[in-house]
Amino acid sequence: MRAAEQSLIDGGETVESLMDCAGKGAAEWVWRVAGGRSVTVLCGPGNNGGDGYVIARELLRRGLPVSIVAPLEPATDAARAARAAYHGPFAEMGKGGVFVDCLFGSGLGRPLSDELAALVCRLAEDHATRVAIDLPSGIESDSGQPLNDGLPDYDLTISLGAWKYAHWLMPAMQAMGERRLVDIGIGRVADAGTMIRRPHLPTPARDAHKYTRGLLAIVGGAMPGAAMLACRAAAHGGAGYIKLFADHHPQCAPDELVIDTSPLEHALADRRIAALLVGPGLTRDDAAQHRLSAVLARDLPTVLDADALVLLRPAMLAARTAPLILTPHSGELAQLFSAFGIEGEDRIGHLHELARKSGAVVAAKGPDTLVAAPDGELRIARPAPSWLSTAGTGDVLAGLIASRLANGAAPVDAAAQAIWLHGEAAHQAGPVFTPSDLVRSLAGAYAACL
Ligand SMILES: NC(=O)C1=CN([C@@H]2O[C@H](COP(=O)(O)OP(=O)(O)OC[C@H]3O[C@@H](n4cnc5c(N)ncnc54)[C@H](OP(=O)(O)O)[C@@H]3O)[C@@H](O)[C@H]2O)[C@@H](O)CC1
Ligand SMILES: Nc1ncnc2c1ncn2[C@@H]1O[C@H](COP(=O)(O)OP(=O)(O)O)[C@@H](O)[C@H]1O
Repeated sequence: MRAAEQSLIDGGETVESLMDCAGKGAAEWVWRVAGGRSVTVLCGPGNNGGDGYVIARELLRRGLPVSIVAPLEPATDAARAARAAYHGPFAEMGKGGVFVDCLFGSGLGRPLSDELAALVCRLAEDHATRVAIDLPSGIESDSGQPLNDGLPDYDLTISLGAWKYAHWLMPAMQAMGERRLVDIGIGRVADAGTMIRRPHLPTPARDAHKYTRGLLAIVGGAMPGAAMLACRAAAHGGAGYIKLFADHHPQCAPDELVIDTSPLEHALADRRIAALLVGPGLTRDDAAQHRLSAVLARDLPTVLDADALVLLRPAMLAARTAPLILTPHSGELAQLFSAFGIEGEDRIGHLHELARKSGAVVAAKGPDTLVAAPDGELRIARPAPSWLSTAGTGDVLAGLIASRLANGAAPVDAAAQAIWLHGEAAHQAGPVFTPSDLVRSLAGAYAACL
């Protein structure tokens, strides 16, 4: 972000002109939210505070009742200039319509003092609507961790120039309310993550047949229901042919599902298999370990989910060359970090390390889903409905990712496309859905991508 701002500055922009642009863009949002009510702007010492002076000046110009609370003097040239250009009222405290928090943004370096934290809380309490500029004060920009306890929630957070990781990471994002981005001319920031957007998915070619669209083999285990969910989801993910490799014919299997109960090594020898999925319903006994090893030895594009992630050890990947995707939830991710000798608190850094050490794309699931690739690429999902927090929805996602992989998508794209479809299906399913309802919504989600 700093580098991107610097390249604009090198290209003739000044910090002041960027601040002016950012502040005016943010003021437009505050103006809409205020709807004529009074606004109190809390300004800190850095450029986040500078944005606050620009916002206050712009709102004053538009005729809103505005006052500024400034517990600290401006400490940057741009913030000093912005303050000098503001000719409105200051106050010790404020009460009323909208609280605009410009105390600290991305430059926050340590926890707020007790006095500053109390001031932010008091102002938040005494206003009907709370808006954070760039980041709520007290939130660490890269990790999304609050540096103080008890900080307020906001109705709206206006990011300036580019999204910061904190805007899409828990726990920060749940305190931000709606999030909006103000463009100040910063293009793509090198080495930063990209947001997962609605993908454009292919319609089968005129001369397509089931094998050209990809044969996906899903290797089941002792608990057939989970693999069955993955199979049903995969059938809506683009692959042309879904087969279940199981020890016996499960009673709950749909008519259209082809089930191969021959010995696993024999079933896996089929040269037409485009991708494999193992994990849902695998369990963790010796038979499960054997099935996982057999799948990995086949060295085909593979998705590992659920118990396969718990059983995975680095040595099992030594001879592999084919693409691999791991889909851990937070508990499985912790086990993978431990198995791959990765320690500490830096979630994004550790995801990158896991992707590099395993050579796999890692789709780390949860309320803030991230996809890390071995080459350092990072994709960030927009929050999906929290109704997904129900047993079995991960099996649906695993089936979808494997289906996209079998259909020919690159591993990182397969994960991102499936995550988008999964979230969209959850939106379309409405509240209180079961994993089966989610599967039924997948056709509608896919249709939105054609
Ligand atoms: N760069 C650009 O071109 C543009 C940037 N923009 C805006 O700038 C923001 C980043 O600005 P920034 O780097 O000045 O950081 P900011 O968040 O205002 O705070 C830093 C100041 O606070 C201080 N400080 C830190 N923690 C503290 C604490 N706990 N308690 C007390 N003090 C503390 C720290 O002092 P120090 O740590 O040196 O003591 C320093 O004085 C960004 O979020 C966006 O809003 C936009 O205008 C677009 C153009
Ligand atoms: N609070 C939440 N908000 C949004 N999505 C969630 C939330 N909790 C879980 N999910 C999603 O639901 C799925 C759950 O997967 P997982 O934990 O593996 O479930 P299971 O193993 O029971 O199928 C993941 O795709 C995850 O991203």
